[in-house]
Amino acid sequence: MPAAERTPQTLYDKVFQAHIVDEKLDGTILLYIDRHLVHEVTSPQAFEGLEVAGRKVRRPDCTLATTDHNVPTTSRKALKDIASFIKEDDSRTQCVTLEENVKKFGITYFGLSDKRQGIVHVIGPEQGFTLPGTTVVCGDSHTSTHGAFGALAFGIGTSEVEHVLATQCLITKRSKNMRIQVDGELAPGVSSKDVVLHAIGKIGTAGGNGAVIEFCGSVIRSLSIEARMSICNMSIEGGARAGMVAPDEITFEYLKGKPLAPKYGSEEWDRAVAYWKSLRSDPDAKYDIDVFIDAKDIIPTVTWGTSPEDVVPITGVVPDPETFPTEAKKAAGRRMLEYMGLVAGTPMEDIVVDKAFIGSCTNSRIEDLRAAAHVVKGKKIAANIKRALVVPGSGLVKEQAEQEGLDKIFVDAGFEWREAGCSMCLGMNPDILSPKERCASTSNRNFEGRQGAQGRTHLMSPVMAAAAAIVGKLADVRKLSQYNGSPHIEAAVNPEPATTAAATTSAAGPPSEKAHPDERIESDDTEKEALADQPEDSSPQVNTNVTRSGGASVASGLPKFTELKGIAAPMEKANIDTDAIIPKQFLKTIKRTGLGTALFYEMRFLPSGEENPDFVLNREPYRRSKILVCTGANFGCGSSREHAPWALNDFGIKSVLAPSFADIFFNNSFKNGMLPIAITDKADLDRVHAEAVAGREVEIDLPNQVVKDAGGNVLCAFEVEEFRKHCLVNGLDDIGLTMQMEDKIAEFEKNMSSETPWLDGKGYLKRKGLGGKLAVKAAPVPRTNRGDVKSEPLEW
Ligand SMILES: CC(C)[C@H](C(=O)O)[C@@H](O)C(=O)O
Ligand code: SF4
Repeated sequence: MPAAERTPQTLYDKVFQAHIVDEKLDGTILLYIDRHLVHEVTSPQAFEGLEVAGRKVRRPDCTLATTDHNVPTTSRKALKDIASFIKEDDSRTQCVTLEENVKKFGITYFGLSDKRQGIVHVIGPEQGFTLPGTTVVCGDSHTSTHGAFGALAFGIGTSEVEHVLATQCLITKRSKNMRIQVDGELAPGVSSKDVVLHAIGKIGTAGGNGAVIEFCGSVIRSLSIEARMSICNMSIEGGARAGMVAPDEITFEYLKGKPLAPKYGSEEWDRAVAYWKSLRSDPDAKYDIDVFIDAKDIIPTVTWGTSPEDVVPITGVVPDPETFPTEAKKAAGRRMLEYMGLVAGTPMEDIVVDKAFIGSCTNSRIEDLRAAAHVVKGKKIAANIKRALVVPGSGLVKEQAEQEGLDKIFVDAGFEWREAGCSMCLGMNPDILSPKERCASTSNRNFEGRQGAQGRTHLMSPVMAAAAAIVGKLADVRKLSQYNGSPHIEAAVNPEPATTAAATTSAAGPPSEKAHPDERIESDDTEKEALADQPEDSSPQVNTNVTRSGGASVASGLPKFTELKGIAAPMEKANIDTDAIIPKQFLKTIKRTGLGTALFYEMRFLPSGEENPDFVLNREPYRRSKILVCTGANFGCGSSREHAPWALNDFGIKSVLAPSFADIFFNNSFKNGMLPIAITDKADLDRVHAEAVAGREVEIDLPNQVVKDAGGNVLCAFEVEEFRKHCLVNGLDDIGLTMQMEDKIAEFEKNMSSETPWLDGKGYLKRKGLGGKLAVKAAPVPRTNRGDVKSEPLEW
């Protein structure tokens, strides 16, 4: 088609289009996935599913695993192996299970003994695994982080993890295009975290539902890649599936010398950059939603409530719920103030904090630590601060920070300097808040109980968390004496400019070890030697015929869903997040079953462990509910944990009706043979809600797409996508369906290898053809890759 006739495309359209393996008439798309990150929490059930079905991992060379959520962040000096290092039983089981799975399935893995270990969303970019124009997925909602490179990166549930492991594809639909343009110049003390908190405050936590957000404008262009990652990271808190920034010179500069990026200076690098440069929205591309933000309106921002949209400038006061527009919002606001232990009208700067946490996939990269250290330097944390933690995002970030002396600055000020992991962001490891403790946190979620049961979280930027630790209260970093930094600008607080290059190349060891970044990529021989002690074919002991022959797989497996009749439980809350549906302590299971007792745990049970008699599911007849009718929007927001639908299902609830759903929860439900129904018409939903309140049965008739009352009268009709309905009604397992598309997938891969050869695994992920069969020689654990780097191998 001549260029003039081509429909203008957005960045998202371009990346999405380039990955379509197959498209059905109803718009259902089989999308190819270039990069799959795996961690211990959302993968055990996926690997189990593969094993049971006799399937193997299609592209181990495009899959990278690490352990991050459960790991202790205490010193690893005495580490022998993960099994003896992790004291908590369930956490240990989950981590050990991942280690067994990576061995069984031949996946490259950065374990605790490897300094490349860290939070998935830190290590992917750091290794050059994340590249512009790629599709990146992980069983984790903050996969959106990787969109900072111009990748289409989004979180998926465990069933989808299994789908990608088996087929390297996902079944999906096109998202809406949303643009957030931030123009102007950020004032000193204002960072990328403030930009994204401000944006979420403006659009709300459901503002991006069904959309992919492109962040653009002069502010975004001026930001470093790390700052862009912080912004894309929190797209999910704005309800979007993904956030993206068009790749530019800043992106290419960051990628130079990264172990898994095309080799800088090579023909492949030039080819890749030429392609990456085409990844920008056409000037006349159309967006479904457009948002403009003027940088001068952004000042250091903090949250006051229990949803990331509850933001105020640090100069503001705790809002008064009585001024909120609707009764539901007023009620939610009152509950939040009570939970947070706050009084309306209190100046934010008067709020005393107990703990400070600098870490998480939002803000644990080297620039974050540099910016926070700049604030802390030469000062001491306030006497009322019980603990202040700095948790680097990866072993390499930690190493880099230590080379720059940042650890000493923090420790001298009274901070704890920890090992890499998710840590107090969600407290699946021992780093948690005690009940009612208040934390200044650089993480991304302030949900009830997020950092510990009854803990109180205020989200903010690294410099603001550092300032809070020093002052002992929420504080305006701009008021601290000596503070003159502009932490959002990459090198501004960097003690010596040359360390930017060191940071870029730190994946291979300390600066003294590497003369030129490119040298490290010529590591094939060393790597071969390092791999020599690995078995020739580390693929799992499964019946490979099932997966490779195409069509041999079984496309059925879920219980069929046609009609569902039963008690419907009423709920009236908006933004019910998956942390509330099932808190983190129950994510440590390696099974899909038995989670019903944990459903809505914090609401259902009192701190004493007794049932809360006021909670709907503890009352008759709702103990027997099969349906949930929620009048508040954005049900299932937040984390991608498929444990949320598993818990509902196990309790007996097979269908949730709400005005709208968060995308990942919506998908996850279908994958478990459940039916989430979005009812946008208020009067329709109110009719169903009234039946629920009356304790009468409701019937969902999927074939006819209607909801009826107990007498068979139609209460409302509903929409459901054709393909999803087909799968539910027939109980189809979509992995089996996708495997029947083997020829198309293989054809797509052939083209990909010739058009974008840099996407085939390289370095320690290298893909090798052995007798026409895929075999990846990847060394799982445990090879000590820490400590004395001179005598120990840096690459497998
Ligand atoms: C454990 C994982 C499913 C979860 C997520 O998807 O976000 C976690 O990373 C979180 O931040 O809550
Ligand atoms: S949000 Fe927190 S728990 Fe989730 S991946 Fe990021 S650091 Fe880990």
